[in-house]
Amino acid sequence: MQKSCHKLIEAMSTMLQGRDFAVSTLQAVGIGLVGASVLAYNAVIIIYRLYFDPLSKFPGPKLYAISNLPYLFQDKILGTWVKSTTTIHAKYGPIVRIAPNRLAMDGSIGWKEIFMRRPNLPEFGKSTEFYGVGKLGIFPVDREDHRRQRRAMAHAFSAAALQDQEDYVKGYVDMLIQRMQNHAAEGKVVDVTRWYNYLTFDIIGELAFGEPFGCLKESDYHPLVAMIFGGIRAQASQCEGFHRRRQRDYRHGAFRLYFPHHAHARGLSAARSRDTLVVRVGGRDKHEINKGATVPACLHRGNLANLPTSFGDATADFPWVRDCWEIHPPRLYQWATYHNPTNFADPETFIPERWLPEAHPLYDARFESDNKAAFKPFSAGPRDCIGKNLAYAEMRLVVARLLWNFDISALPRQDNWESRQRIFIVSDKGPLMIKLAPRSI
Ligand code: HEM
Repeated sequence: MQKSCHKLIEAMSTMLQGRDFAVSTLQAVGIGLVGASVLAYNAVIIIYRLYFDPLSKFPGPKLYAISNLPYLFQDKILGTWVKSTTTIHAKYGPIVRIAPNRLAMDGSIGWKEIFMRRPNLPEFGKSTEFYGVGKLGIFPVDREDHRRQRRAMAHAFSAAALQDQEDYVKGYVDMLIQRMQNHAAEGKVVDVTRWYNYLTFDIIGELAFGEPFGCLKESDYHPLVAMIFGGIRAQASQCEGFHRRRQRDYRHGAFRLYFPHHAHARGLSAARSRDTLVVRVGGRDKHEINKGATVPACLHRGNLANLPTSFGDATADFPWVRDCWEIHPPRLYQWATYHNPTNFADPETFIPERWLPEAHPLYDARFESDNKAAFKPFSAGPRDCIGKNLAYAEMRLVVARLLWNFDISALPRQDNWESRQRIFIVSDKGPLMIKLAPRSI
């Protein structure tokens, strides 16, 4: 009996081992098949992207054509993508395929082709990846909605409105200069990036909410502003100050004189019109470019003959600011356009004189062929920046007042300030340490 039991067990175990073997063989075949299908699928995708996709006729690195990863890695992780576009355009020309479904276009053709009104053709949509889908605010909405919002807001940014806002802006610039004078008197080093942030946020807080963020007063970031710069945008709307300001409904800000009335007339509810502006103010910080613009002007100080003397004429030519923008463009690929030697001679060098008219004594013929029309830091067409005049006015005033009051010098090791910067949704400028001395002449 014991013997037959033993035989039975032996027979069963042999059977089971055989079955295990069969199962693992099946598994191996299954995995092999799945692997082969994945490989085949990817091979088909790669071949399609390289040779049959409608974008395949555009030049660009092969790796970028087959995968989103190189673009995404540089754009979302390293923050170096915007700068890489310069080399990519230099190698592949004005239209380059930078990812399977993406083209980059140089501003020399792109402004007209993408941004301007094109008769009988639909408008190019805003990037949903960047702006989100169905979000509030003027940026992502469709043509009709945009038109209504834009008309409603336009009055708050008119020449008349700008004049009304002048005293507010001057007040905050006065405060900045006062603070700088204190620092200069104490021989303190100043991180000018911070101070420009303080200024622009206080101004926009005042104009939009009737209440500054108090950054200049406290010599520090308001928690909301700090969060924005910390990149915690999702949490910014949870901030107490944000809610309180949002509830104010523009009854207190200088924009109130224009905005709600016209918003109503254009068929936007109070809440909608409020959100339009809140999203703008709390959303992206284009104001940041102010910093980039004025700082190099200070550091590369030369001839002061062209400094503006009044706030008013915001659209007047102002080479200091313009040339800074060549170095610090506000949007993706503007960087490439302004660093492209086929658009601008000696594009890496700060030479504000390039913008001067021929009749000017400092005119330099080297820049005669610069493609000045390609320079559109505020974008172009029906969705260009509505705050452009206000922004220019702020910058003119700040640069003029700083250069008038101080001799400015950078501390050692600040030369790589620009190359240190990373650009994600918001450009991360990092500190720029300068010293101010009361102006000697
Ligand atoms: C130096 C400062 C500024 C720069 C470089 C700048 C740049 C730009 C650019 C490039 C756009 C187009 C965005 C796009 O199409 O995706 C834009 C749109 C806009 N900007 Fe500015 N901006 C600045 C300051 C301001 C200020 C101070 C305000 C308001 C207080 C403002 C309000 C707006 C609004 C509302 C839009 C959307 C316009 C529309 O879609 O019709 N900007 N800006």
